[in-house]
Amino acid sequence: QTTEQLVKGGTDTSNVLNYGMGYNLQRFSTLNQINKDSVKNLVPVWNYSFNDDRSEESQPIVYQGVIYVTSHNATMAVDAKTGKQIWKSKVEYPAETPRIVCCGIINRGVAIHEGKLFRTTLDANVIAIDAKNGKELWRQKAADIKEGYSMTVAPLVADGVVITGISGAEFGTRGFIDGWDPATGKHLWRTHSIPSPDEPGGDTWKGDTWKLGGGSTWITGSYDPELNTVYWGIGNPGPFNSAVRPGDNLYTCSVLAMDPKTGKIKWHYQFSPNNPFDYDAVAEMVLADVNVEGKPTKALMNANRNGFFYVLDRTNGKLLAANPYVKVNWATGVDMKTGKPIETDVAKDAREGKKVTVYPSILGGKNWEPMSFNPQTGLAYANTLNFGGKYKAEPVTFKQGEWYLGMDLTDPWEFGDGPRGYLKAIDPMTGKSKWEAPSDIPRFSGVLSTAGGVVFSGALTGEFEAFDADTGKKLWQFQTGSGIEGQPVTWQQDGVQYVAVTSGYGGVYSLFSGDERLAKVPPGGSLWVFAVKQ
Ligand SMILES: O=C(O)c1cc(C(=O)O)c2c(n1)C(=O)C(=O)c1cc(C(=O)O)[nH]c1-2
Repeated sequence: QTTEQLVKGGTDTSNVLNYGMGYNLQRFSTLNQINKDSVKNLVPVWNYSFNDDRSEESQPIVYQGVIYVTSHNATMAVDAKTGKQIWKSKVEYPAETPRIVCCGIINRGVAIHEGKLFRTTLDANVIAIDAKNGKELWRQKAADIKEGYSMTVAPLVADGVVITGISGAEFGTRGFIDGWDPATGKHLWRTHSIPSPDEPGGDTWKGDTWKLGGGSTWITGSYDPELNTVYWGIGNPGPFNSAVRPGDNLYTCSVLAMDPKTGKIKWHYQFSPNNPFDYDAVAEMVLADVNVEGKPTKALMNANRNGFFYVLDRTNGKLLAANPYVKVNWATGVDMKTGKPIETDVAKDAREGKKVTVYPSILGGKNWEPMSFNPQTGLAYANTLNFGGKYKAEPVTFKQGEWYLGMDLTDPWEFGDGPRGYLKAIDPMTGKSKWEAPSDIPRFSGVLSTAGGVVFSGALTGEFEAFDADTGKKLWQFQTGSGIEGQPVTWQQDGVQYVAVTSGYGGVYSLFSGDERLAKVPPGGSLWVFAVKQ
C-alpha cells in the first residue's frame, strides 16, 4: 500500500503519515497501551538533538520505523527505535529572511509520498527530498521574500497533489494556496485567497486594496477523500486597520472547500468579515461524523481564533453550530441564518479608530496549536488562551518588505490575574467545557488524544504532560529541558506504543507577550520519544 492509501484507510497505527494524524486532522489514536493506569510509568526512550535554538513546532512523521522531523534549517531522519540519526540535510535561506517572518523562525514538518518528503522553507521554496538519503530532488520558488512572503506550513498530499500555503499577511502580501506535482515539482495550480476584481468575491474589496489584502494560508488543510475535498483555512486581512479596506474582504478569515486536483473553490464560509483583530481562520479544520439533532452529519469543526467554536456541514458549508469557547466581547453570537457574527460596539468602535479592549486578543481564543478530537468521548481537546487585548487602529502606509499593520502595538495585552490559558475538553455543539486544566502561562503545544483515555500536551516551561480525558486530572509529566511548542504524535512498533514530541522554546507568545516568567526557560531543540517502562 502507498502512504496515501494508508492515510486514506485511517486505521494504520504503525505510522504517522501526515500533519494531523489522518486526513481528518483528528490527532486521535486507537492505541491504548499507554492508558490512564500505565501512563504513570511512561519514561523517555531516547532524545535526539537538533543542534538548534529556535522554536520547534514540527510534527514528526513516522514511516516504517523512521521518524522524519524538521527545524527551520534542517530536515532529519532518525531511527524510531534507537534515536540514531540516519541523515540530516541542511536547509539554507538568505540571512535577511527573518526580517519578513512575523511570529517565529520555524517549520511545521514534512509530508511523505512515494519515497519522497516535501517541505517548505522560510524563504518560500517548496522542496522534495529523497526519504532514503536526504538528497534534494526538486525545488520550486513559491514566492519572493522581497515582497514579504515566507513559509512555515507543512504540505498536504491529497489526490496525488502536493498542496502548500503561504505566510506574510503582516507584510502587505496577497495570499494563495498552490498545487504541485510530487514527481516533478511542476506547478499545477494556484488559488488566491484574495480574489482579483474580476473574480467572484472581488467586489468585497475597494480599489487596489485586494493587492495587499493578506489572507495567509499558513496551517495545513484537512481532506475528505470520499468528497474529494480539501478544507483550508485563510488568515487575517491586511492591514489590521480595517478602515483602509472597507468590505467583507473575502476570503480572509474563511474556510475554503477545494478540489485538490484543480484548486477550484467548491464553497466558502467566512467566520469574521472585515476583521480588524488579526483573527486568522487558519487553525485546523477537523473532520468528523457527528450526530446533529439525531442525524449523522459530515461535519467540519474549527476552534476559531475569533473565540467561537464552529461546526459546519462539510458537504455544503452550512452552519450547524457556533458558540463561544472562551470570553468573547466583539460579538454576542453568530446569526444561524446568515452565518455572520452579531457584532458589538467593540468591533464597531475599533473600526472607527477608537481604543477598545477586545476579547479574545489578537492572538485569539486559540492560536495555531492544533486541537485533538476524540470520537469516543465526542470532545475536542484544545489549548485555549484566557486573555484580552488593547486595540487601537492607526494610519499605515505600505512599504514593500516591511510590517503593514496599522495597529498601535505599544501595550497590546489585557492580562487578568488568573491563568492565561486552559486546556479545555470542549463539546463541539455547545462550545461548553466538560473540564478545564489551567496553566498560568498558556500552552502553545498541539494536543493528542488516544483510546487509552489520555490527552497529551506540552507547556512553554518544558513539561510534557498527560491528562485524564474524562476529568482533566494531570496524570503524568516530564521536564524536556526547553519549552514545548511541538505537536505530540503516537504510533506502535513491534508491540510497543511510543509517543513523540519536539521540545524547543519560542513561538509567538514568547516573542510578544513580555511574560517575564519565561526568561529562565533554556532554548534548545530536540525530539523526545517515550514508552511505558516494560
Ligand atoms: O499571517 C501570517 O502570515 C502568519 C503566519 C504565521 C506563521 O507562519 O507562523 C503566524 C501568524 N500569522 C500569526 O498571526 C500568529 O499568531 C502566529 C503564531 C505563530 C507561531 O508559530 O507561534 N505563527 C504565527
